[in-house]
Amino acid sequence: MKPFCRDTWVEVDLDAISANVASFRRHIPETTGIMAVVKADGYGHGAVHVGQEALRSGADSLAVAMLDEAVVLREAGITAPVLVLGYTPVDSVETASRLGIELTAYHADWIIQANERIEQAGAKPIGIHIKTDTGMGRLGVRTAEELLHVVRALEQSPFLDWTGIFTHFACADEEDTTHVRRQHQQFQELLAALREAGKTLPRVHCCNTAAAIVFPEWGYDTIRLGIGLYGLYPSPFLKQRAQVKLVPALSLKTRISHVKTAAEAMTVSYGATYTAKPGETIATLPIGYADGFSRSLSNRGFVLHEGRRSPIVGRVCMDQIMVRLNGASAKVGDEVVLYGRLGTEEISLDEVAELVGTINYEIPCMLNYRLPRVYRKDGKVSEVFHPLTMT
Ligand SMILES: Cc1ncc(COP(=O)(O)O)cc1O
Repeated sequence: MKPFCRDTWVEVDLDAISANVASFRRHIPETTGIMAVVKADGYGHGAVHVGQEALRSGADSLAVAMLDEAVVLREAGITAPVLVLGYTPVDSVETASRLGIELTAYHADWIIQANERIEQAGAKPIGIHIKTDTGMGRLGVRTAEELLHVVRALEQSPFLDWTGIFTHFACADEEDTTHVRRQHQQFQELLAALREAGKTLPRVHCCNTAAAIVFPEWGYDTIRLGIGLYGLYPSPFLKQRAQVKLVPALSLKTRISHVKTAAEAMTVSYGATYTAKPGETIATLPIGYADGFSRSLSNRGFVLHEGRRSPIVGRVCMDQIMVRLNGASAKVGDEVVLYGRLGTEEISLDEVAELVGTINYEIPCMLNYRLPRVYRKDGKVSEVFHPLTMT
């Protein structure tokens, strides 16, 4: 039986994931580990499949945004260390204890309450990474005094183990390195304050993809590799520098569901915003904004058919789009590439992000449960996972 009934799918090249891990492995110090960031369901690529491939390829831990995402990894049989990067409500700490998930903390009160809950539950201790805010302005302690207060709370919490300390950079992907250097300096000062107070540092980490590319010497115990794992550069500026070779892992493909040639002028889609001229070939494709294919690509985006770029014409609908094909040989069932390569042509996530007015991170994260994922390994299909029908 066909694993999915609509011929529109995400294709994830696990060989690219593996190659991207290897590229960073060569770029960072030997003593620095790789924490693969698979939050947001692997930036839309599938957290379990990407996490497993990253671990097979040299990553030694995984990171997610929330505890629920970590539960999915454990339920899939992943036993590697998993860190929750975001805030976890204290009433969820037993789950982290049961599954051996590390959490992020930056409040002494939270630490005291978490310790009490784990003790009351008779559960096993959990690892805690302290988050420092050196200039991201999001989560974390900001001063040495706050940091030492949190450390002391941890030291008085027998059911919590201090296993890490980290910070997150706000501008590491920019050409001007003033802000990122200031953040790193602040992070170093916080680490120095801990040493001066006689503390033994746990795992230290600060680099996201951008900082790992530009400042591999700041790798410390591990980098937190997100967008680069998926073969995308954090910014157009870093893509130009290309110090690390990356291979995009994601493609989005579909098949033509209808083809017609305009006998006379013919309007296309809602709002009749496009009028096909006589003789133009218009194809309908089964994908729309309800799949996470942005409506702002209406009359702006392109697709690849028979190795040629064809424009999206008319408004993107909830479930379908129309394109003007440049080859009259088009027929129902022909494969069309919406994101990715075909021959020498490519529609990159960077291009789509530019058209949509966002960053490349958001484009794959928008792709949702309606799209099955076809995983390829060693050049052939290794598995199909359909979020809509498979739990
Ligand atoms: C705390 C934290 N750490 C790391 C990442 C990964 O960033 P990139 O995708 O830019 O590598 C995200 C994040 O929120």
